[in-house]
Amino acid sequence: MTRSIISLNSGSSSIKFGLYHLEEQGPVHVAGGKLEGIGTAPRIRIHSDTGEILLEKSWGEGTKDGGAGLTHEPLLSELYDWAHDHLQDHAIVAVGHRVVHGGGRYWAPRLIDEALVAELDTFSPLAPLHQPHNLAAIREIARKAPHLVQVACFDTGFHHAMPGVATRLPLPRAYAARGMRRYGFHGLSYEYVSARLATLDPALAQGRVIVAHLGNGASLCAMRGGASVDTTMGFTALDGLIMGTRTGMLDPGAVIHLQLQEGLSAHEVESMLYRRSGLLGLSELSSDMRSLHASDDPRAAEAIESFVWTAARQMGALMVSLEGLDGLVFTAGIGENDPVIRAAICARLAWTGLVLDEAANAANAPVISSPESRVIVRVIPTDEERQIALHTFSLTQPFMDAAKGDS
Ligand SMILES: Nc1ncnc2c1ncn2[C@@H]1O[C@H](COP(=O)(O)OP(=O)(O)O)[C@@H](O)[C@H]1O
Ligand SMILES: CC(=O)OP(=O)(O)O
Ligand SMILES: [Mg+2]
Repeated sequence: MTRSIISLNSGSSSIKFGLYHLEEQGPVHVAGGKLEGIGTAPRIRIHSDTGEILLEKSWGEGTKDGGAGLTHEPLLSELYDWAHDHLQDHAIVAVGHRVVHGGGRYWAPRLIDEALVAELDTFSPLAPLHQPHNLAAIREIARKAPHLVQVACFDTGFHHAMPGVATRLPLPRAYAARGMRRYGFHGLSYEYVSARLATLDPALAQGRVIVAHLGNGASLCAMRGGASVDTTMGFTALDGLIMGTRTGMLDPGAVIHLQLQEGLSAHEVESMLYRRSGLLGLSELSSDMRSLHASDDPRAAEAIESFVWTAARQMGALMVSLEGLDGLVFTAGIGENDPVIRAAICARLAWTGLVLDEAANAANAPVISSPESRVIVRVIPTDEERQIALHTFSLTQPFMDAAKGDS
């Protein structure tokens, strides 16, 4: 019997997932998809490795709330049941999870037990859009299938070895001992892209590279020799670039002003900075880049202008951390699919000698810089689910070998 694992990447309103068979050489992708619209109008789409649609379903049609009342747990439960039925004689042996915050203690992937979940829950205030949902998924799988091995893969892990200077927050020193430092996120995505770059262009991977993960959440990672030396997210995933609903870097004086002068409570400020700012706050229309492109409202244009300006400006900062730039890699929803945003960012970097190949950019080609460009620009689709599967595979392999010996 072939063994299988599930990778889960749970976000605030979506769960991305992958199903893998475990072969001798590692995990082989067999199906994947996305459960979206949790809290509004949930829908799921699962496709096989060959692109065949295996399941397409939406919930709540004909109900009063249109499925808005369905939380992560019942939806995940249905997803698990579907995977269980679909795999038939392929036993699910493990579930790997993206856990956004590992705090100061956890960076390497780890087997999950109740004590770990309880400890990881203490980091929930540091990642309110993600951590509670990551842990809810772990608890739901433990409830449904207590025999399964579960593995936590930390989004902070890839940045663990950043130089000390990139981790310090200029607060009174005592707070560092209480865990207040820069951690960085999107680590599973960066780890995957770093490995892909090493395969696609080993010489460039050895050099000074900025990877731009531009999705709903967005950040940059400065890599030297494939390792993270600086990143734009910090103590929380609120820092850095302008995002779908998050501010990114913000004058801390604005936070104080909102509380002391505007009379907002700390919780109201938290909710505003995480959920009602960024592209959504600036445009007052949408957090989704595709919708902003489709709009002729000047506020949409301004939100896009700010997104581009902020991203290019922070690339400038990471070039200082890298002492130059050999390559720029775009990834995630916007990075992989949006030639307009890539071109606008690259135009602001023309002074570096970066020259874009317009046709290659328009086609989302793997290399989008011209041959004469001093900076090589690439598009590399990320795959956080696969990175989770790889970690889950290596952590659970010893159990499976032992089980094989028993049978
Ligand atoms: N084909 C596309 N063209 C332009 N933008 C896109 C495209 N596909 C996705 N996006 C944008 O990518 C963002 C979502 O990115 P994604 O990486 O899926 O986010 P997350 O994983 O954080 O939910 C949205 O702003 C969306 O508009
Ligand atoms: C850490 C983070 O911001 O993740 P996402 O892009 O999935 O929201
Ligand atoms: Mg994401």
